[in-house]
Amino acid sequence: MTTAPLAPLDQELFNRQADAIAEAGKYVAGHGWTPATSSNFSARLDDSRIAVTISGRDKGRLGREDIMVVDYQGQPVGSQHRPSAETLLHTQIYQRFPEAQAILHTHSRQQSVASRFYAAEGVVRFEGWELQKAITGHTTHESVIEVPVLPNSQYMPELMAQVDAWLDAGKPLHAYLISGHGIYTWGRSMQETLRHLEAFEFLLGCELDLRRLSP
Ligand SMILES: CSCCC(=O)C(=O)COP(=O)(O)O
Ligand SMILES: [Zn+2]
Repeated sequence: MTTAPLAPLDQELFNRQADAIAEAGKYVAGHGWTPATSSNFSARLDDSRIAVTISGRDKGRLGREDIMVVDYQGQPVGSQHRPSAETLLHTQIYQRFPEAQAILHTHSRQQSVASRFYAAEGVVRFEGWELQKAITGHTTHESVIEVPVLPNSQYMPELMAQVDAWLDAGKPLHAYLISGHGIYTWGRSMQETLRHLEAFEFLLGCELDLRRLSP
């Protein structure tokens, strides 16, 4: 079987997306959400490729040279580098959410603690918080936003199967937590993705504080 060659990469588009990834990385690392080279970020390039962070790089000090191109099977395109160990989670999100243009995965302390705390329930349920309106499609604090908590695995297809199961059950999905690990969220632009990430970080803090303060 022969595969059709990919159209030439738009280098200016890559540069723009890589710069947006690097800028977002600096911002989220500045909040302490990417300790010890953790986290990974990506942006859609076209219908056959995405830009994703190279594995193991310091996500707060990214430049264009720390970002590479992969296809939707997670295979490097024009690079000898190793893409993020979690690249397949990114390509899955782009395939399941055609509107998604950028993805941020971070490992804040709060995300990590909340993911363990809610692991048994398998979900964090947000209701009654005004900041829920920062999540696209939510216009009232009265809506309910459910963020699933997936058991961690080093085997990406196992995590992907859990995401597929949630979506195939027809449940809305804006983000998911991986237990003891971190959060994935996405948006129609890097700006929207950052807003979602900040909102979920804030909402997780509120839920944890409520639990701490409740008798
Ligand atoms: C040091 S964190 C462990 C790996 C991880 O969860 C992560 O987010 C970073 O992995 P990458 O391969 O994308 O650098
Ligand atoms: Zn991770």
